Amino acid sequence: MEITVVGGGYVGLVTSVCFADMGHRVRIIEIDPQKVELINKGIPPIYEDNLEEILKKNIGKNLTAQSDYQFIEKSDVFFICVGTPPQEDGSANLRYLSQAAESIGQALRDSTIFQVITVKSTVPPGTTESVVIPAVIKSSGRTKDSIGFCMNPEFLREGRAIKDFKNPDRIVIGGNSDIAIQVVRDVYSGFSAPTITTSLKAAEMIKYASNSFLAMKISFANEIGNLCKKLGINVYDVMNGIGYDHRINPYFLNAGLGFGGSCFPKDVMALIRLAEKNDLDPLLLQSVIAVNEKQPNKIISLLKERIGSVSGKRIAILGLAFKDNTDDVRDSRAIPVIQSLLDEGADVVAYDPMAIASMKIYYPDIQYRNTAGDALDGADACLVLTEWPEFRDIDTCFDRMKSRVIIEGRKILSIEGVEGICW
Ligand SMILES: NC(=O)C1=CN([C@@H]2O[C@H](COP(=O)(O)OP(=O)(O)OC[C@H]3O[C@@H](n4cnc5c(N)ncnc54)[C@H](O)[C@@H]3O)[C@@H](O)[C@H]2O)C=CC1
Ligand SMILES: O=C(O)[C@H]1O[C@H](OP(=O)(O)OP(=O)(O)OC[C@H]2O[C@@H](n3ccc(=O)[nH]c3=O)[C@H](O)[C@@H]2O)[C@H](O)[C@@H](O)[C@@H]1O
Repeated sequence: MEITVVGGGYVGLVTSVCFADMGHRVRIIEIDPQKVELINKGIPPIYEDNLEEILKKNIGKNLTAQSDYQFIEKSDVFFICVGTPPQEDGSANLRYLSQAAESIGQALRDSTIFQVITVKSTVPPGTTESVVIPAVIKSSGRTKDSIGFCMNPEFLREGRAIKDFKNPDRIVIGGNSDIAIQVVRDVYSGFSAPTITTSLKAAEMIKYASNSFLAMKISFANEIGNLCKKLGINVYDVMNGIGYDHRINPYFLNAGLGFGGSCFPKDVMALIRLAEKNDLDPLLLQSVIAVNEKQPNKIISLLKERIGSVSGKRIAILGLAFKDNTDDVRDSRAIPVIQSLLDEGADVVAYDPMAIASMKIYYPDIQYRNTAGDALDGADACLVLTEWPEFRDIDTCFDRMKSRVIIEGRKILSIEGVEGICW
């Protein structure tokens, strides 16, 4: 099929290369010309396992990128994958979405074929109907029945994006007509995952509810973990014990610094704002955020219990990315931790296998090192903030510290004398 993907970021680029790899002809529209140039050269602007390989294999053949909305009038289906970042009050900013919808509509003014416009961005329930459909209909001048609309949320995780995209647990397609839904189903033919078809609004809500539920599991693990810490119990043993119950399952119960990244914090907040706008008091969702906000303070308190004031002390930070296997630091828990250390006069020396360049944008002036060992050299204490597997193999590097105070915010080390924030 002929597919246009609007937005060439994490979701748009991964969606595009995977669809192209399946044999669809894919055109990416990305307003940032630098990203377009890189993509057309076969260089992914973001890091994801396997992405470069699949991009290189398909670019220039059945995959191309451009920054304008030309040559898309014959596309069968469009996937809008632009960002929906939080506004100051936490609600979703739909500006990029409505701009994309308007631009698609303008480009389709003279098309005569039935086309389906699909929202893949995470958007509050009601958005496709209230923002996307009116923008496309107005700017295209076409009738409502000549264009179909779908909402097809994406559930991939950063760092495992290609694998997740190709092997989803389910495919959710909300649509305003059966024909529109069938077109999107056809795009995914070849996937073995169950397909759930539903209304536009329900598809939008499924995405918010999924992310909020996963975030809730993490805050739950952290709340139990904080109590376990006081009682001298290993919360990982406890979560292992509860995870065997298939009604609970063992996933997303890792206690620690809490959830970061560009999605959980933003999506839970957006759902809270949506509930409030509808005169509800979303107590559970508010608590999910409240627990999460407090976890980074715990590592600072524990550090001070161990070494006293941090002022003038050299603190090694291992891990800056919001999770392993990514260079993304958006809403990384490392940010509040580094900020507290700097506020209290610590000398911060940081290492991350991939995210140093991204963190330099937030903190250009802290010291960065190219290896974990170099960051640990002469340190008064070490804080482990990201669950990078390579940290499992650096046991001897800790011998380079001035004093061996090692505190984990993510459970990854298996050496003697390490203390966890809530285990
Ligand atoms: N990052 C992730 O792991 C996941 C993100 N999502 C959702 O997918 C959406 C996109 O997220 P990301 O890919 O992370 O964002 P991103 O910020 O990496 O990419 C969005 C891209 O859209 C481009 N863009 C903005 N306006 C445009 C326009 N009018 N025309 C063409 N391009 C335009 C931007 O330049 C940017 O490159 C968000 O709603 C997010 O919540 C959903 C699942 C996973
Ligand atoms: O909507 C999105 O953008 C995506 O958000 C998350 O994916 P992602 O943010 O990439 O990463 P996760 O693996 O979910 O981790 C998020 C955060 O939670 C933390 N986490 C995760 C799991 C856990 O048990 N404990 C925990 O603290 C991670 O360290 C990380 O900071 C969801 O897992 C995806 O399904 C969803 O598509």
